[in-house]
Amino acid sequence: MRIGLLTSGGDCPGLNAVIRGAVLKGSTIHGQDFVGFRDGWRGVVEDDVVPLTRKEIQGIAKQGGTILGTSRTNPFEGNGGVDRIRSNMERRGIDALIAIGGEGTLAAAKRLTDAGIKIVGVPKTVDNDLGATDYTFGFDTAVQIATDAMDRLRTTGDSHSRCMVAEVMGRHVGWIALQSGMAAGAHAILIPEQATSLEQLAAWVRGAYDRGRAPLVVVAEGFVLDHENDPHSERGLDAFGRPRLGGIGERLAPLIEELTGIETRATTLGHIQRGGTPTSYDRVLATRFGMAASDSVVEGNWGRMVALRGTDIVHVSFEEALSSLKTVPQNRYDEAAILFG
Ligand SMILES: Nc1ncnc2c1ncn2[C@@H]1O[C@H](COP(=O)(O)OP(=O)(O)O)[C@@H](O)[C@H]1O
Ligand SMILES: O=P(O)(O)OC[C@H]1O[C@](O)(COP(=O)(O)O)[C@@H](O)[C@@H]1O
Ligand SMILES: [Mg+2]
Repeated sequence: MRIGLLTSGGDCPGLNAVIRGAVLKGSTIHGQDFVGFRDGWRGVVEDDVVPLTRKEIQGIAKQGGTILGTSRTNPFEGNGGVDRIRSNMERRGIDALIAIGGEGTLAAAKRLTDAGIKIVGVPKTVDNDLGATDYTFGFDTAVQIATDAMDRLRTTGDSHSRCMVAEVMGRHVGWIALQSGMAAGAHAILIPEQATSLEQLAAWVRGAYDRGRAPLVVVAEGFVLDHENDPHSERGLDAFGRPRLGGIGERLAPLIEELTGIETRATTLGHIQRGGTPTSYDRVLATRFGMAASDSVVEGNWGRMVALRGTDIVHVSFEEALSSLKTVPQNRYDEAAILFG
């Protein structure tokens, strides 16, 4: 059986470990052979294919990014569509696809599966926002990178007795902020799930400062102030027409300074959170997902995604995978908030 592999949506550490896991198990155990599509759905639509043998995947589990490239191309737009994809696959003798991506990629994969294309999915998100899986690779690495950055912000904050604001990714969920903020001992964590007033934020900052601490505020890019309706966006739209988030940290810093009189600096961690070497946890999870995806093709699990439940790899339908955004529950926020201020 010949399988086409693609990585789509925002990249994250661990994508290469998935590719390696699938190719190694598929070729040695199941007699499958693989090709890679370049840049997500773009490669599928435009028939841009690269070989994917054991040689290409040697030593890549520890490499960040994706050797296949990625994009936010919509497979139904431009020259795309089901017929084009089907004929590209037939011409190359490709029987099935393994699509590695987040909720956007899986939404596209679902439409293609409904039209008869054989696809299995592997979840990918640094944001940890897919409800159908306990975790995906990339998230642990992003949290570790953010935590390391905050440890550094704290030492320079201490030296200058400044308030430091660290902005992290996460789109519409606050998982990276919650986990890295707790790990770094933040004095306030601002997440999209919990609208907060400037007065409350200023009280936490002032409280920490009055105890002789340099306040650390962690803010998720999707955070919304209690008197506003939408997350801060000043960078236009992404390839799929959604507002690009980011910039709320820079906006909050002068407001904090104005309300508290404490000198404040903001740092946006941005794409550093998605770059570089995956943690060992992410490498192992990604490798297991890749191996399970190869099994899934043998089992004909079309329209289903591999997922983590506890320590087990299970399968869920694309429909289930797309049905719930995993937000930070109130009890996890309340638990963290006990330590604010
Ligand atoms: N409902 C949809 N139907 C078809 N294509 C979609 C749909 N949602 C997203 N996509 C495509 O999948 C791409 C990847 O989705 P995106 O949300 O950017 O990344 P991720 O897969 O990581 O969530 C999008 O840029 C878009 O072109
Ligand atoms: O890479 P871009 O286009 O700047 O996108 C940034 C967005 O991608 C993410 O890193 C991951 O989002 P996806 O999982 O949907 O790809 C978000 O946290 C962030 O808002
Ligand atoms: Mg997405």
